[in-house]
Amino acid sequence: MTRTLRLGTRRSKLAMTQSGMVAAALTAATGHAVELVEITTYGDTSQATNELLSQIGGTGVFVNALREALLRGEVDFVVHSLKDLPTAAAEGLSLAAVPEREDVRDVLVARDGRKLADLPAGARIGTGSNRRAAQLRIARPDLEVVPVRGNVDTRVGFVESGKLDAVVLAYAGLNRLGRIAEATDLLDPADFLPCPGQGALGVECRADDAEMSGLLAPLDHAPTRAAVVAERALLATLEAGCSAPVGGYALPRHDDERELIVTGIVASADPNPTGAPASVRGSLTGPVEQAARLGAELADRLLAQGAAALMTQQLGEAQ
Ligand SMILES: NCc1[nH]cc(CCC(=O)O)c1CC(=O)O
Repeated sequence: MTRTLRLGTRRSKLAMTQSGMVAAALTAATGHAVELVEITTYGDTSQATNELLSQIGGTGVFVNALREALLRGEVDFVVHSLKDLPTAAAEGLSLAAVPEREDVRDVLVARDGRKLADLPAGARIGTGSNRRAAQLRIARPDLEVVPVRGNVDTRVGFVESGKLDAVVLAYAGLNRLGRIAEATDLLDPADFLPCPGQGALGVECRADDAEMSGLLAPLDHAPTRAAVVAERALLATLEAGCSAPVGGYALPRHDDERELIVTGIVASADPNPTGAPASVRGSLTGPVEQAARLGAELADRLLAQGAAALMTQQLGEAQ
């Protein structure tokens, strides 16, 4: 008898799609049936759609309800968007698999098929992310960045209704919802750095559930895990949370996959900079098996270039 595995998931369309993808992969790899168990989180039930995510405690709210259900034994495993997962280790839980990553890029969905470079001056561009807002202001200080909140469909809806001229979203989310054809510009990750972990999923189970860890192991994709380990080490060493204006991504060198290239940016989160916000960025290459050290070392370099002062300024602005 093969055991039916219970996968705890948020009810949102994106979470259900991501959970469904992992469930199908797990059934294909192991032959076990997977049952989806819906778990409601405060973030899902909050009616104040214009309340900024940062004001309700960041993305941790989405993660905690899933983790609590897992620790209580109500479900056997959960799937997170890795970029929403705090970098601190979770007591009693294990990141059992990091499946192969989707495209890491951010994309623009704009009226009239516009690209970022050809939006007219003063165009209203929506994002709820400090990282995206800072990089938009660096690329186009003449645009008006408008804070927005809501799921992918809601945010694309602001462009369809004419409320905004454009929004910035993750390629991964838009693609998983079957709407990637609506993207009008794919932002080069070398100029516009994605969020650490963007496009990747993290599959967690209880640390003492050896059977579940073993079943999830074949879903792990080593190059993706190495990249996100580096990106998350960057974030952790900067002591930056999910709402900090920090971008980072790592990828294997295309001519030598034993080497990882890690790139990071830290910007000031001044909500009303005159012109582009101040920022520091850097890049580091090293052996893939030292992913965590590379991310941490890049963070130290950025701190030495003034990242700490930028982030203090950010905290000062947020209080
Ligand atoms: N911020 C919320 C969120 N968390 C994960 C995704 C999409 C999937 C991913 O980036 O891995 C999104 C939507 C977005 O940022 O546009």
